[in-house]
Amino acid sequence: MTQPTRPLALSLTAAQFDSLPMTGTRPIAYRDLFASHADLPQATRRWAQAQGLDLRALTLRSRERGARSQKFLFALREGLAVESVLIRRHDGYTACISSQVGCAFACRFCASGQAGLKRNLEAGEIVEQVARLGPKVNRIVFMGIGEPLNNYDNVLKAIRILRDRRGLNFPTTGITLSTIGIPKGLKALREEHLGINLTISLHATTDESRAALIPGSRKHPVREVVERALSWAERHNRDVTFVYLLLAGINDSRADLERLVAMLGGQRARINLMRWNPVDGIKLGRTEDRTLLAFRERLARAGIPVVVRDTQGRDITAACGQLWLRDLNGRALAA
Ligand SMILES: C[S@@+](CC[C@H](N)C(=O)[O-])C[C@H]1O[C@@H](n2cnc3c(N)ncnc32)[C@H](O)[C@@H]1O
Ligand code: SF4
Repeated sequence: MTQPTRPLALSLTAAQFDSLPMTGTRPIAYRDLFASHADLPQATRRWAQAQGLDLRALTLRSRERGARSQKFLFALREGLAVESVLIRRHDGYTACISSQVGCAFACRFCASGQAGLKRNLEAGEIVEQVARLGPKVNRIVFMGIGEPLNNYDNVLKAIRILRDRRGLNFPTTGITLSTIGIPKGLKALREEHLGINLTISLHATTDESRAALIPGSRKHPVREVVERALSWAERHNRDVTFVYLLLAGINDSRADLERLVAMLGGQRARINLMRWNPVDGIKLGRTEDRTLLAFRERLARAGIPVVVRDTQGRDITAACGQLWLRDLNGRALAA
């Protein structure tokens, strides 16, 4: 699948915007690009036309409303569609956004990687998801479709655009990047001055069980992933969150628990324990409540901050890991 070629206005940094020639069109402000609606004022459209830029890359195909979340299906310019989710909290709204068109990591438990990776999302396509979910969004989580560190440059550019004071002016402390932890990407991220939160999807304590659950990460030893994440935490003086998805009979044994304690005890680490959200066509079992509680109690006793995280959106299959790459009719794509 080929990448659309017409450049996107929302991929421009403020400096790139400033350096465009404005002759012949009415000047517009950088922030004018970030309105939440698809249809922008005529002056902005004329400006984009003169610049040879696309103002919008996403077309809203459907919007499904659940108890506390809404799922948006956005068509891309070349014919596929990605999903984004808006989640209501007591103090605002979280945008759960996609970073790639599909995912190469093929995690056994996740819908988003079932069709493989088609292409990276451009910075502007990432920024547009946030803009289109509306002005009430005050948190962003990279927990939709795709592996953000596998699209490093576009994701980092999008974060810079999102936080630019002259545009959306998004507070970086409200941005969470969730990753399976590609060591090279973590090394680079350590050197960025961004103020974002980092979440590592760990899910296993041995290389064998992690490779079975996350085939795309078999070249990344668990120890290296954890060390790189802790090094990021130390450098940025903040905790890193490790997500552990408990899967019955796969990673929820006493030995797994003790390895987890040994790995993360006494470090700048927190643990979010998660239950599996069912995905069509995938046969896995949710762990029993008493196992989940045993994990929580043991980790807490070891002094590791731990919470059981229950994701929103299961009523409309919009919870973590339930988002599919789709065609324009909304049909889920699988390999
Ligand atoms: C869909 S991923 C996207 C971000 C990134 N690729 C990652 O894996 O962290 C966001 C989170 O959903 C989790 N997840 C994936 N499938 C899930 C499922 N079926 N149930 C619960 N969580 C799931 C992932 O492990 C990860 O923590
Ligand atoms: S959990 Fe993350 S890395 Fe794994 S397939 Fe899903 S989106 Fe990709």
